[in-house]
Amino acid sequence: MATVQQIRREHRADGPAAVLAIGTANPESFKLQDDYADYYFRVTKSEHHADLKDKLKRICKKSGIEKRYTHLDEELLGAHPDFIDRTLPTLDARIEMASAAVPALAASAAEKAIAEWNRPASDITHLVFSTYSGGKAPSADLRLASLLGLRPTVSRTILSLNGCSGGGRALQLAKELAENNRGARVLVACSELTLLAFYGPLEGRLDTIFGQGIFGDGASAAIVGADPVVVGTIERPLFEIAFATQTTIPGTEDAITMQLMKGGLDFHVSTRVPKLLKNNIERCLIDALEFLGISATWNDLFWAIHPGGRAILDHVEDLLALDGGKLAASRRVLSEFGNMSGATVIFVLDEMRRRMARGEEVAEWGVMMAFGPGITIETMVLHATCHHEN
Ligand SMILES: CCCCCCCCCCCCCCCCCC(=O)SCCNC(=O)CCNC(=O)[C@H](O)C(C)(C)COP(=O)(O)OP(=O)(O)OC[C@H]1O[C@@H](n2cnc3c(N)ncnc32)[C@H](O)[C@@H]1OP(=O)(O)O
Repeated sequence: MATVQQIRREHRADGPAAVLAIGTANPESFKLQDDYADYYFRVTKSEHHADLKDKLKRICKKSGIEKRYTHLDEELLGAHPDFIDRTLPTLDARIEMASAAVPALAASAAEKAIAEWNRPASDITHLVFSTYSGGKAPSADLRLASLLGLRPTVSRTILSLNGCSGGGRALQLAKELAENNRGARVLVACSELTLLAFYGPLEGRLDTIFGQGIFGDGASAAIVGADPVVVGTIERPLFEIAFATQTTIPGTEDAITMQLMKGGLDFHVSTRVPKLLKNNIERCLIDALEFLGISATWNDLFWAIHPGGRAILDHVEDLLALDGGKLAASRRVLSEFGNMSGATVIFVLDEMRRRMARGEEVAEWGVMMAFGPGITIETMVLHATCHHEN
């Protein structure tokens, strides 16, 4: 009879988890950043707040963003005029809207990932879903499983209100699941819609103006698994996940907060966030590379940093003395989509693999980082499989 140790070894994967496919999706409606302040103050009937409009214009100008997508377009907003007033009890209606739209957008992203993966959706064994745009059970993960036709035994986990670190956390969980369950194929899905937190401006609530300047809607999906099926090149790994860790910066619980209120999602992002990250990420990076025994300068690596805001990317670039262009994938995603919270970092991986395919980025090893409430820093060391010896 086999021992418990033998059974355990038998049921664990041999190799490291890898990202096997990626898909992304956005709502149809988008707004150009140059026009956004005019749009926002018009649809929220707030033109009288001229000072706040000027502030939003300043933020938009400095955001590094050109375009953002939104599910809550003018037509939908016209059908829900009460959303504009954050003091009204609109949470029920927002959650109702999100409970359909969040999994639907996730499904669009996941379908693309599954098509690229080359295997049927029914081969997915686990689902990790991250969103801040929910408030219902059964939640968006179950709806997504049903939209995709996943098997009834698929093992689901939902991560809520992880904010911008949600994508990093979901990928890290996927790595653990894939490496500890031989043959597991984990679908990671992140779907974030700002409709929960869209309301008109209020004097003294500058978070709202800031949020209106940088956040946008999007969904991303990745399939993660170990020991890829290479016969007939069915599965083509993109990035092996060599190391993953989470760090919380002590004493920063109040720096990024989110809370469901009767009028929607209330949030706060301190102006100190870029500086706090700058002061704390290098330790995470050194620890990660030391653990793997990789000796490299920061410029020897490729970088997939969550573009939480232009200032965050500037601070990281400055701290690590990165060559211009090292954060190009993050800057492009920020420019094209804005900060889509937890979904963003998989968009950056998607952009990075495209750059690699075009020969624009040649580093073998790289780092993915995402930041969220806590303040939480998710760090992953990735190995680009285009550098495999065979
Ligand atoms: C298309 C549809 C879109 C719909 C949108 C709907 C919105 C809904 C929002 C959804 C909420 C989702 C919640 C998710 C929360 C979790 C987020 C995270 O986890 S982690 C998120 C991590 N992301 C970050 O931490 C963002 C990092 N920050 C940045 O990237 C930059 O600071 C910047 C781009 C915002 C401004 O560029 P920079 O070079 O700094 O330029 P300056 O120094 O000249 O400042 C210009 C003005 O901006 C002001 N201001 C600045 N910050 C804040 C703030 N936090 N707070 C308030 N105000 C702020 C500053 O005071 C100044 O005002 P003024 O003196 O002109 O009057």
